[in-house]
Amino acid sequence: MQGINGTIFAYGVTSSGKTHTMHGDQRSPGIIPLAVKDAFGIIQETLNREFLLRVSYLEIYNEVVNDLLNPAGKNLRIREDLQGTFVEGIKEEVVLSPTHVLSLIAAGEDSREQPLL
Ligand SMILES: Nc1ncnc2c1ncn2[C@@H]1O[C@H](COP(=O)(O)OP(=O)(O)OP(=O)(O)O)[C@@H](O)[C@H]1O
Repeated sequence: MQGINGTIFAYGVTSSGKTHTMHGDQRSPGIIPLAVKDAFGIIQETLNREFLLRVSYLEIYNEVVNDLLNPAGKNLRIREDLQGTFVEGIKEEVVLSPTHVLSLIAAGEDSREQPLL
């Protein structure tokens, strides 16, 4: 089985528009819904292969890596092996539909650190 890792990073100071860019609004979708739609669209058009999709969702806040899909996943370590770079112990949820991905991400949003303004 071949694996492909796709990672989207949003980087910037507080209120610079990371969340807006990733999620979009009523008028225009952001990077996450567009990427999810594309990925499932390609899968549907590819009849001769099977796909397994897993989603992780994390934040790096004040240099600390937190798993947004698992409240117990705090201060995780970034490591490297022959396959590449990975976050040790991060939850990877198998997803079956675009709605499934977007509901996971929405739940993860609620776990984010709230910046002190
Ligand atoms: N391109 C844009 N068009 C319209 N409104 C925007 C745009 N980018 C950001 N905003 C608005 O600016 C505010 C701050 O943006 P956002 O919450 O995306 O920042 P952030 O970088 O995620 O902040 P934080 O680091 O605090 O989470 C929000 O009210 C958002 O709706």
